[in-house]
Amino acid sequence: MVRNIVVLGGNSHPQMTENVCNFLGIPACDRILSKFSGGESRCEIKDSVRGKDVYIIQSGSGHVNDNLIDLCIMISACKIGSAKRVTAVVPLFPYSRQPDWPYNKAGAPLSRSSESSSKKDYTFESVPPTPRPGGPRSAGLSNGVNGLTEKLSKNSENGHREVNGDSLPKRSDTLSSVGSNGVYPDLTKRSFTTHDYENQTNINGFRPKPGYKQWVAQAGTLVADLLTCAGADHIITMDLHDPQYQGFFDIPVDNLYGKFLLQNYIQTHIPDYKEAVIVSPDAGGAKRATAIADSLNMDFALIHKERRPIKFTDHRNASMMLVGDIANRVCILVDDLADTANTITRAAKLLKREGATRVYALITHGVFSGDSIARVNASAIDKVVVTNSVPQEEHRRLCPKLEVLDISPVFAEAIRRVHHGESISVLFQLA
Ligand SMILES: O=P(O)(O)OC[C@H]1O[C@H](OP(=O)(O)OP(=O)(O)O)[C@H](O)[C@@H]1O
Repeated sequence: MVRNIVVLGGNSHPQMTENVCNFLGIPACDRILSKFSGGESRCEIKDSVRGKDVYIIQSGSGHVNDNLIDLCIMISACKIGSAKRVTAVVPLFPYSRQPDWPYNKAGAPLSRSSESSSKKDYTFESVPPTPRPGGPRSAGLSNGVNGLTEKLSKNSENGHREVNGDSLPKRSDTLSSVGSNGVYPDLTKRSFTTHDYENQTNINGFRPKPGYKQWVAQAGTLVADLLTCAGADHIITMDLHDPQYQGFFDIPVDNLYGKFLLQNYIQTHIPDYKEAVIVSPDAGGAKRATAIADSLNMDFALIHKERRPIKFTDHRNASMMLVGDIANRVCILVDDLADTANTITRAAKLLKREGATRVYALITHGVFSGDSIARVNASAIDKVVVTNSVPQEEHRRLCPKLEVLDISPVFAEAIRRVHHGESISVLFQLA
């Protein structure tokens, strides 16, 4: 039994809270975590947390946004209750796929525009124009904001209004500008958002250039700030989609690896695993997959997944290309996340077409949203192995191909070590 430690569970993963408490030999903290009739969260910590080392377990699954707010409120409640230290234990970290620079992946601003400045106009000091009227002016591009406002003014109500950059709506003033008929209202009079560029149909005759980036919220940064502001002193998570996301926090973040559990599964459950090929279903996961291939001295292949979305959320519009020889071999797809399961099911189809005899998919976070379980059931994948970083009971009931690895012991041990001030680097070497 570990003393002076409190484990408080959110509503996202009760089974994980129970397992961790069992490993540590302590009861879960008594609390009320419910909703008022208006939908707001209600949190009361019933046990004393004064001077205690508190670990709050909440995963980024289910009602992700509700669970995130609940986590912030629980952290805050513990701080107000004079907890000595509060650690958020978040097996699947919400919004960790969205820490990017606030543009989408469609190319550099104006980079593919036929009408953009010729290369000779670019200098090292050039600043890309912000894609909105009234925004900061381009320092080095002649066709920046000024060019845009000119176009907008030409297209506004027969040019009746003069466009003055200062009088145009600011981004912060705007919410939505697309009418129900899909036609954009007068940009010089009404609100305007950069999402207007996403639809790219017609803004009063103005058609934004292809490659012109859209403004995407820095949700990952915001979430990191929210947790820190709420009072979190430390974060423990697993397999962040972008490990660099740790740098968004100014508190310690321990990013545990699911790799060792997956590796162990390969060694103990896949016959003649040395003859199999580890496959990364996209370039983004290559480092993760090669780490396993290198550790187990296995061959490696890569699927290059190129997403050329028509819309930002269009996942289906992607082409895939295999690099490596997998004919007549068992293939083991390794990835951090299966959400819609499009990536792994399409990869499995490609692998089978190229001659794979059997396809495993080993995934850390099995989110399986929407109809993804049905997609996996109907796919060429023979077995899917996920951890229980998010609840898997329902998925397992619906998917006979699914096998679940329990990561509660890893988190329990991490909590014990952090509490006692011991190194947790040993957890990065477990096999
Ligand atoms: O089940 P799905 O809905 O297909 O999503 C899963 C994929 O999405 C993530 O990568 P992402 O496409 O964000 O690209 P990246 O690895 O290049 O960041 C993740 O690493 C998976 O490969």
